[in-house]
Amino acid sequence: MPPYPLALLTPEESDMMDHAASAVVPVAQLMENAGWAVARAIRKRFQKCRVAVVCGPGNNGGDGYVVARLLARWGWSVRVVAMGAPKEGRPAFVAASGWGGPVLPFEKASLEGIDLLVDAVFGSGLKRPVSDDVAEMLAAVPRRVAIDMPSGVSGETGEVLGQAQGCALTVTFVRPRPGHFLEPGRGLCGELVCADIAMPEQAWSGLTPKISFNWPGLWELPVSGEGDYKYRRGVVSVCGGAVMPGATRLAARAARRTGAGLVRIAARKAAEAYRLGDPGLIIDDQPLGSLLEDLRRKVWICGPGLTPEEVSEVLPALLAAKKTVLADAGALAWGAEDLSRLKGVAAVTPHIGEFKKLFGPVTGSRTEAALNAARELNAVMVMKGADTIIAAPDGRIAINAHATSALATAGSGDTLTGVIGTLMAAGMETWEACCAGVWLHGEAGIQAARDHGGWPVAEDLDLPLGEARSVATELSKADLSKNPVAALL
Ligand SMILES: NC(=O)C1=CN([C@@H]2O[C@H](COP(=O)(O)OP(=O)(O)OC[C@H]3O[C@@H](n4cnc5c(N)ncnc54)[C@H](O)[C@@H]3O)[C@@H](O)[C@H]2O)[C@H](O)CC1
Ligand SMILES: [K+]
Repeated sequence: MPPYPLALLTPEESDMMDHAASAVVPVAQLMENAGWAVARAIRKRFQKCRVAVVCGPGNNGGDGYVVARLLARWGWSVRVVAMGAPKEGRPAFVAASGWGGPVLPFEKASLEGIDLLVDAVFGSGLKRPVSDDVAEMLAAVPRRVAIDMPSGVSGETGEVLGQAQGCALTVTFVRPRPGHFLEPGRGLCGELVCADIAMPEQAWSGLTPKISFNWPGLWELPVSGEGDYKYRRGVVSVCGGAVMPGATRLAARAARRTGAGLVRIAARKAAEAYRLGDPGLIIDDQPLGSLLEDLRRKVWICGPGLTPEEVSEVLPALLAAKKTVLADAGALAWGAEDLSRLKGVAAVTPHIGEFKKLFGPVTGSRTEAALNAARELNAVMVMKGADTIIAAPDGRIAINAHATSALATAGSGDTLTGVIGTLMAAGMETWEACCAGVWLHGEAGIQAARDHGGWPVAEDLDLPLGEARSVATELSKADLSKNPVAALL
């Protein structure tokens, strides 16, 4: 079984692996394997054409020399454009020595007549912003393939350091990097391939990858059995307000479609606004205090459809009663005035705007910002976006790429809270419930987009949730040893 099939390796972790591997296999051999994988990926996708492999000074450049040698062997017209010669004694020196073809100086004239540029300038060793001359060189040929990372994209954060040019294809090795899935990096990679380079098993020892790819198998959904009854499936309570009942109802509908045994809206004085809604929903009009006594009502969603003032009337009571609270929307707005108001919630689901209001500006790594915030609040952080990050105070981080831009519609977040709340009520551990909820929401969005010409509205998103759940259950049965993240791309 390859270890950590769903790991995303930071450049630092990847370097540690190479270092550990070098006790068993020379890095030059791994480089040879990496070059083979890239050359094969190119041969599979592009017609034979004139190729320039632009090689940097480090191992990324070393991979490039191997690619040049192989493509030339297969009859392609290839030249290397070198940013500097690899130092003697380094693995890249070995690779460069194997290249007997033309090496042209690092200037734009060297790229004349080129159809395809292989970007082997910087990979995981990128340390500082890419200078203008490098960026201009890479931009000179519109069709590009990146080795490991498009030069300029941080493998750790997906940020652009200085400048970066988007590629049609990026071939990485062993496991992808977080930067392959975090924007803007994700958008710059084009098609992503993760190749097996026969990394020896020993290279994994002493390594505990920090970040995972969010996919079934990272978590498992509770299975429903014959002995199921509604209280075992779980009760989800949603706080309802008078101003925006639609958002509350969307959360409640999503909870029911995800498989909650029972969904109740604690509407207090606003009960009339909900009574004509879905008949399967139970509307409570009693004061909150009496509802909190029911021990079966453990999980509460607080925020969708509530004004900060309405939140202030209910959240302190939920926390005082030690309920498991998922806080979103209005609850985050109320918490932004004083973060301590949210202390005691189990999970929060801010988009980046709400996140900044709660925790201040985000500079640098968003995974780190999410983790620090999770620790500060002692709650699971779901930092929502095209690339949602889920961080737990104990250090677990997942990045979700299973989503669609069709989810960028009002009410989509309310649906997400209903999904997550249901999985929490079914007994899943909080971080796993959040990861699974984000994935199911993404899958439902993909299905809803398919069913509605690419433009679903929030009311369409809950419909495919049951099917999404079945898809996740099926996928989690896959043998990940044969199907690590590399094979999922
Ligand atoms: N296990 C694997 O995945 C393997 C990957 N391989 C390839 O090795 C590179 C990483 O190689 P490394 O030498 O560590 O780093 P780079 O080649 O990316 O660059 C280092 C080099 O560049 C200098 N530098 C960094 N940033 C800048 C900058 N902005 N401007 C100028 N110079 C810069 C830095 O000082 C170094 O001199 C990985 O990406 C894979 O492609 C292995 O081949 C096999 C195992
Ligand atoms: K590169």
